[in-house]
Amino acid sequence: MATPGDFTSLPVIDISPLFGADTAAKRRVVEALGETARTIGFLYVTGHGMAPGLFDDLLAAAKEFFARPVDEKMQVYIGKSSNHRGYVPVGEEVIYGGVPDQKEAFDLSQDLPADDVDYLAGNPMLGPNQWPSLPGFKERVGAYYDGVMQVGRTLLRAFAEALGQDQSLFDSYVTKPPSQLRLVHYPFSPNAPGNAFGISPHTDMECFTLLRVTAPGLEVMNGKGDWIDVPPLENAFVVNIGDMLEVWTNGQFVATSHRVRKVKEERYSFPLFFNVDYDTVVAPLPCFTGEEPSKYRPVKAGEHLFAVTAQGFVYLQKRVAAGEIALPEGASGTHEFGQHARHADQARA
Ligand SMILES: O=C(O)CCC(=O)C(=O)O
Ligand SMILES: [Fe+2]
Repeated sequence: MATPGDFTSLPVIDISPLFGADTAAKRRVVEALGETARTIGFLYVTGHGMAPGLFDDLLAAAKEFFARPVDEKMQVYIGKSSNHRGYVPVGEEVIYGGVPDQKEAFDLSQDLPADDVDYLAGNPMLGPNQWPSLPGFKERVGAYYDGVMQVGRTLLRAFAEALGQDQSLFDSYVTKPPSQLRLVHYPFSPNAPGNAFGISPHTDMECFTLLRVTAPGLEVMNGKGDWIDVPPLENAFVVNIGDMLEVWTNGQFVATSHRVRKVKEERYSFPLFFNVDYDTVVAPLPCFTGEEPSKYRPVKAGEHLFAVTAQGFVYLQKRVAAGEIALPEGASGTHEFGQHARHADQARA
């Protein structure tokens, strides 16, 4: 398991040179990305080229949706879907220690057609989205999804280069990835138990995450076990390394633990979890192990996502208990990654 250093704030990296012709400037960005991915695993990204209107529209759509009555939102309840899409009510997610997270969400991913072969074959993460019947919702959320995935592809290539490899190293694994976008609403709930989290300590399960938020609340654990505040920065993404890039790089890049405590004001957040194709077997690549032994066992990217998800969502726990679905063989536990597992006391402090 990789460990980050003792950072106390996150660097801000302007990635605009990645889209230009100045190779020296591009090289500097790539090196800064690599250095940060190795020592912190978290950073702010500016200069990403995404029009601000896409985020404004996403936020407006999310506010409109979450303001609807619960029974209307439950018409697209995630438990009605076979591929993990739709509305996640407060209390549905229990990641850590049994106290439900204080948040509601709307989960979507690449919107595949209903005749997609993997969907028809029962893949638990691939297929069509469940859209609410709010006018303009699908269009606004879909436009943001497409935009943020573009930025993600650019970052994937930059990370490959930062690892000293050809920028196309990971490209062939990204054809139909279960890259989820979550619209998350943390209501202001002063009466929730003091030890309730907005989101419990965890690492993200994919390659990396591109996050936009509307208010402070996110905290990231450094190498000493201290929680560092990550407030929002105007028009910037918070980007963090996930489990798959940690495994592929044999721990060179670090999937860093983070959490959101009980919020002090109403808050919205929008993580896009950039993933690789469901069946991609992710194991330390020979170019990163060298003489060293491999520190991680191979995992399938989609199975890792599904296994951890199935252990954290009540509707999936019930399906597993009823024998309707099974966890993948040798399924990952919920806390194999992240230094919070080794700092369990601080994790709940
Ligand atoms: O809301 C946030 O700031 C972070 C959310 C998060 O870590 C997640 O959804 O994985
Ligand atoms: Fe996260």
